[in-house]
Amino acid sequence: MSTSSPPTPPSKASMDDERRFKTITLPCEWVEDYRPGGYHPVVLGDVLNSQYKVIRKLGEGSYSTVWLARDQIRYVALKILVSEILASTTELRILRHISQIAPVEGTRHITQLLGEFEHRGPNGVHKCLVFEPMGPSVNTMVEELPQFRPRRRGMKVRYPLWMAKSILKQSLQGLAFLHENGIAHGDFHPGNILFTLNDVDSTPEDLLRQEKDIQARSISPPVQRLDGKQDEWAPLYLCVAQPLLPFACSAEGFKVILSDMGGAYFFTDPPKKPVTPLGLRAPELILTGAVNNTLDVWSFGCVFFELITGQPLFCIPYSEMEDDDHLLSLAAQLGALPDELFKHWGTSSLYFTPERKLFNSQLGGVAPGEEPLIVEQTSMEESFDRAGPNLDEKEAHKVKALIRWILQYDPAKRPSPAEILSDPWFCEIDVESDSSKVNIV
Ligand SMILES: Nc1ncnc2c1ncn2[C@@H]1O[C@H](COP(=O)(O)OP(=O)(O)OP(=O)(O)O)[C@@H](O)[C@H]1O
Repeated sequence: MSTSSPPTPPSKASMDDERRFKTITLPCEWVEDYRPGGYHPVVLGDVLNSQYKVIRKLGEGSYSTVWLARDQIRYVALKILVSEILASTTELRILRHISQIAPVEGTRHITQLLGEFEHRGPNGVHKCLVFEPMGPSVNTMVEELPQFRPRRRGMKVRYPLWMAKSILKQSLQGLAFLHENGIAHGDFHPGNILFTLNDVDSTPEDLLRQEKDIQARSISPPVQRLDGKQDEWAPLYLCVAQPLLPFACSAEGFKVILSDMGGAYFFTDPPKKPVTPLGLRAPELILTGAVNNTLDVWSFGCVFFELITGQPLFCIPYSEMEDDDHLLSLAAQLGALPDELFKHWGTSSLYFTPERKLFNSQLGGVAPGEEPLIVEQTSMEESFDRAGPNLDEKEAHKVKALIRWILQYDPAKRPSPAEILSDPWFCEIDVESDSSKVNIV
């Protein structure tokens, strides 16, 4: 091994040809992002703020790693932000604001900040946010439901209707609370809706502690530099996230909360480019970049479809043509775009005649010598029925009408979260946060 100190890595994301480390194939954060400005290198057993002993990795995101930690009294989730993110970040301002307006823990289906501190490490000073520990996300939990184990071929992995409806209502309550207080979530999707836990504070640490077991793939093999030198910025190993699945409650009366305020903003101060996932972007955002407080409502409409059918409404892979792909799909599922929006679609002539008749669905246009591609145009209602969701015709009709009402091209006509909540379909189910009785219709 070379003994001279390695140079400090650049404080920007590494390009492929500037890699420092041997590849790690486990599903973890990108090891190259352990650099000045990036993640803090945590090792299981570390104590942060002289108080929190880290015992398990719960998750990771583009801007943070999230850990289960224990102090003298209870377990907490520590979200350790990359050091590039400053204390003045909007996420923190919004979380502090929410703590002031809704100081009672866990009442509003919104993640609640319990504390915050700074931690200095080799990659800089990291803001650390303290939250109540939660279970898996709505995306993950569905895979773990007992009815899908063992998994048989052809099984439709989706929530039973009563669960989907409850998740939708609770997350809508979260959105309604934010919107009533002038805050947009900005990144509403099933991965940011988390199940709460049954009481974990009485669970012994041994049952929660992550094993350092390379064979069992709970941690990676040692992180190794390509040049053989000792690295000062990365941890000794990466941990695979282990959400607290066995402790999460998915039985009647379960509760979910909206987490990750990393994309949230005050209505009065919208970002230039919100972080909304591709398939959940409203048409005006794609075409004009307009940011308004109904973007969450649009995303909610898409998630509504997805949770009831088990299929995304707009499945848009990342590509150079992703916007065209999305807009073609929008026009097929929800009908022709209004002129006001259509005129902003610079490449529309690759697909539409001057009379706005669709003649080709081949992304990027018809290649020389090729025929245009004509594909069947499936409406949202047809896609819904084809997915065969578990609800009778009358209720299916109601749900499709609700989704139509939400997914309106004109942002001014979209209902607010509170208006959606007052629809009888949502009123007929009781999901009061602290009530143990839940009437599932
Ligand atoms: N309180 C919590 N309890 C348990 N797990 C959590 C908690 N908060 C976050 N997580 C887990 O950590 C992951 C990353 O958290 P989060 O989405 O807040 O981070 P981020 O860096 O802002 O991510 P993104 O890339 O989505 O912007 C989540 O997907 C979730 O699985």
